[in-house]
Amino acid sequence: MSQLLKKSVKLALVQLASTSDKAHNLSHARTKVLEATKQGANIVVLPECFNSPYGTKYFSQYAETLLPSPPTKEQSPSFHALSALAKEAGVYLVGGSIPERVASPSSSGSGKPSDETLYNTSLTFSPTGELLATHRKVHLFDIDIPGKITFKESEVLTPGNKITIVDLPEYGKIAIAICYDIRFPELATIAARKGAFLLLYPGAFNLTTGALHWELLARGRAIDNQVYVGLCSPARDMGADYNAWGHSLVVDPNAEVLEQLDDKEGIVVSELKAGRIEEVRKGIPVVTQRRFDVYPDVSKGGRFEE
Ligand SMILES: NC(=O)CCC(=O)C(=O)O
Repeated sequence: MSQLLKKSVKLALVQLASTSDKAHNLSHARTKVLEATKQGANIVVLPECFNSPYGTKYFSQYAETLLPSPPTKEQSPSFHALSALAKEAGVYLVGGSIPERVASPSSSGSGKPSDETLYNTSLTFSPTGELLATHRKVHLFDIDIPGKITFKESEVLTPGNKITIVDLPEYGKIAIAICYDIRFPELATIAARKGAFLLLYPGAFNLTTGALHWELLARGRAIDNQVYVGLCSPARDMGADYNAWGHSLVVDPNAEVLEQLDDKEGIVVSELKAGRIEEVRKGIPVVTQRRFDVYPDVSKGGRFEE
């Protein structure tokens, strides 16, 4: 059988220090992506909400219109900056996420925020700057841990409704999801069974759940599926409303952490090795030991759009 990862590839996660100034964030992201490229990266990932503060009160203010695609520069400066950057750097660029606005047909110019639908959306570009995929966060981050953290993305955001798999012709397939999506193993399992060699999650965990769950979930999704996993966070800013956990990391198909940052701005570059997935799967062959006569194959049922 052919290898899921056709040839070894360098993955970079850019743990960006973002501010409330979108133009600054975009130009800072450019500097850091070019730095990652100098270190040999072929695939570069930015964090969730990389060019705005993260919080329900900010989504509408920072939202951009992506459809119909391609948007104009006025509709989406981030789309154009990411596309140009992917081309300049000559890399596959997973553009973290940005808040996306879709105006309701009924809004016809009233400009009221209630007339819009907002998504948390990730755009992926090819090394020639072409848009390859759009992922809208499927599972919204709604949690309530008394005395610690209450967050309700669903107050303002609408969830996406598809699993996103992108084919990178030289390397193979990758899956892209966003942050809280990692807590739902079915999504990862379906992507892996559809042939993804790498699960990527731009994310922004918090200081309550980060320490206990961030690395555990990354390693869990890796060992469940025996694939590579990358989680890319913003750098922590204790002056911001939301304090991101940081600790961007790359995990191999045997659940070993290859590299992990601390909470500060930085770049992780890890080599993902062709043949490693098959080596791990040969040693612990759960892929061929599954009992679909006892439980269903989640990748064969339900709705799936590639
Ligand atoms: N931005 C998010 O989805 C945060 C998810 C998170 O912190 C968690 O614990 O889950």
